Amino acid sequence: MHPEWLDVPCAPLDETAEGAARKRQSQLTKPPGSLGQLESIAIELARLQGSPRPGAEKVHIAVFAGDHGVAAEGISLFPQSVTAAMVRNFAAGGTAISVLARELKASLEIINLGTVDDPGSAPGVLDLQLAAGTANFTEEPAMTREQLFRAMNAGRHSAERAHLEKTQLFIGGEMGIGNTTSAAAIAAALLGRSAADLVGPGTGLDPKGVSHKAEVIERAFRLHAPHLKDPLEVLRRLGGFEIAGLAGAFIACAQTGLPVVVDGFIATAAAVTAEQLRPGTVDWLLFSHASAEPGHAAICEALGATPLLDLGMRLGEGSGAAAAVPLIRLACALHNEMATFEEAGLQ
Ligand SMILES: Cc1cc2ncn([C@H]3O[C@H](COP(=O)(O)O)[C@@H](O)[C@H]3O)c2cc1C
Ligand SMILES: O=C(O)c1cccnc1
Repeated sequence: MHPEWLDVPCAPLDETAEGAARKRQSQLTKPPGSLGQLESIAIELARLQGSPRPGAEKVHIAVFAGDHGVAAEGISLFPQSVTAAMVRNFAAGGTAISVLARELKASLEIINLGTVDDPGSAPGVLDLQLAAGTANFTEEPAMTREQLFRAMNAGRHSAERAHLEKTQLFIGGEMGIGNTTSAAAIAAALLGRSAADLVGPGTGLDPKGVSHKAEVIERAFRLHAPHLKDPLEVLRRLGGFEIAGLAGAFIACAQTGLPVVVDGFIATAAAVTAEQLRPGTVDWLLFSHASAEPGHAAICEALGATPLLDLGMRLGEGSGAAAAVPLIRLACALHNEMATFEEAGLQ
């Protein structure tokens, strides 16, 4: 049994718009290929937006928050109470993603799916509080099926609202102390890797802390082993509410035809989940940056994803994806506004 909306196919890719954009790039007053990836970004967006003149002015950022019961295993440097405190900080406009959203003139929505302290609703915060965080997945499944479906639906609805508002790019961010452990566990289970391959310091664990994190995940794998063939069960047993929200949002973006810029380690783990639940989703995803979290490279490779930037970032919240938006906007401006050889009389 799985939610019926997962069966909706991804929107078609517009190869006519892609062809027209590729042709236009060859006519602009520059040696062919000289703008490198700035050319391919514009062509890719033309294919996704179904327009030979793509744009990235209207950006929506949805940040999903949730706490993790696995934090009880001592896998983060920070206490769980930081998640709710950060939700208040998002609402007050003081987080990194708040600043980036303002700079980009992007809309920012915070969706709190369940934290140990409930910060309640505030302007700009959608308070869904499915539970006071997930259960400790070394002892039991992180979520019930109902919680999983509600978290995924929250993501789906966010993407659908953004689509109706004619958003050109969707960014999904996350906040949840302990979520690099959940993300590494999900990605390892879905990609058939060992926990040790994908774990890293997260907020700043030392090497001993990182080995402990891998042991915690391996212990969870032993408990859940018979159920890890099904991606929905992987997400339910090892996931976080915010990772389920991201996966639901990415799938709905692909289904409605809204391009996504995927952030770092946690968002990329959600992207692997989304792709396994609704194959074809990955065609709708651009990857913003190489996270400093060491396991990110292997997950990107498995998805065939080449991140645009490498700035040593390891924050989350959607911050890396937001940092890539100015570059994407420049790619579109060059594509749309440069003169052709014919227009410039340069035959
Ligand atoms: C103040 C603060 C702000 C953050 N914003 C994002 N994260 C990031 O760090 C957390 C994951 O790391 P770990 O698995 O080690 O707990 C997530 O909340 C992620 O979004 C933050 C972490 C902190 C402490
Ligand atoms: O790349 C990320 O998304 C990330 C890495 C470490 C901690 N939080 C987020």
